[in-house]
Amino acid sequence: MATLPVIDLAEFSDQNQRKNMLEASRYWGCFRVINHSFPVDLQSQMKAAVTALFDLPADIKRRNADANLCTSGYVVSTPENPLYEGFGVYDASSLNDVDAFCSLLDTPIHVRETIKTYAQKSRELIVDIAMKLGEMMGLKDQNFGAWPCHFRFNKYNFTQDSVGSHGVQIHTDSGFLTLLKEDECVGGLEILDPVSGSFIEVDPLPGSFLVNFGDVGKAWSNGILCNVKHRVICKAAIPRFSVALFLLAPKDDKVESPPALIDSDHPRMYQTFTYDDYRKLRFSTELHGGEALSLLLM
Ligand SMILES: O=C(O)CCC(=O)C(=O)O
Ligand SMILES: [Fe+2]
Repeated sequence: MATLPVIDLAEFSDQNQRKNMLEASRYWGCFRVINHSFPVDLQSQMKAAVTALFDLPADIKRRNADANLCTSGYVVSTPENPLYEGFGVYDASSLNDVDAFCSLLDTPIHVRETIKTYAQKSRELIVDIAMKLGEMMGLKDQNFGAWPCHFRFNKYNFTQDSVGSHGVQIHTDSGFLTLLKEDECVGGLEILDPVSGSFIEVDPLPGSFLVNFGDVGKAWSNGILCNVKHRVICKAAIPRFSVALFLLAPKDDKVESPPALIDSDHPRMYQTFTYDDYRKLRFSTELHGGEALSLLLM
C-alpha cells in the first residue's frame, strides 16, 4: 500500500527532502512533517486545553457563535456528521481574536496561554512551510505571513456503536494549506489516493504534523497542487481530538494564480474569485469535496 511521505524539516537543505515535498504536494496534496521547530510539550498541553474546552457546559460552548460561514463557530453534531463537535476561531493570526475567543469561554489563564502560544507557533510553522513551497515553485517573494488563518478544534464522540461510521464525511479543506495535529492516541484519518481512487489510513506519528492542501491551494497554484480528499472514520470507542490551523487565502481575499505559474503550456485554469464567495458557493451547492472549483474553470 502507498504510504504518505514524511518530510524532515531539519534536513530541508537536502535536495531529496525538497523534491519529496513538492512531489507529495502535487500527487497526494498532503505530507507529514517531522523535526519542525514546534515545541513538543505544547502539543500535549494543547490536547489537555482542548479537552477542557469540550468538557465545558453546553451553554458556555455555544457562546462561540457562528459569526459567518468562514469561521463556523461552535458546531454540535449535524445529520451529516453526528459524532462531530467543533470550535472555530477566526482570525487565528490575531492574538486579540484568540484572546476574545478565550474570554467568551471564561477559560482559565493557563488554558488561554496554551491556546495563544499554540496559535502563534502553529502559524509560524504553516507560514514557513508555505514559504518553502512557494520558493520551490519559483515564487520566492510571496508573503504568506499576511494571509488570514482559521483555527479549529475537533472532537469526535466515538463509542462502541459508532465503530466503522464517519467521524467527518469526505471533504476537501476550502483554504490554501492546513496544519493538522491529529490525536496521537486515536487514528481514523484517511486520505484519497487520487490515482487508485481508494482511501488510505494515515496512522498518527507522535510529535509530527500533517500538512494538506485545500481548494484555494489547487486554484491559486493553477492546478499544480492537489486538494486532497479526506475523511475520519471511527476505529475505536475512544473520543478523538484534533487541532487544525487553516491558512486560508491572500489578505485581500482574491484568489488568482500568480503570473509566474501561467504560460502557453499552462494557461490560466480558474477565474479570479474571492475566498468568501467560494465558501458561499461550496455551502449553497453542498459540494464539499472540491467539486465546486469546476464551476470556476475558465
Ligand atoms: O480530525 C482530523 O484528523 C481531520 C480534521 C479535518 O479534516 C478538518 O478539520 O478539516
Ligand atoms: Fe479537513
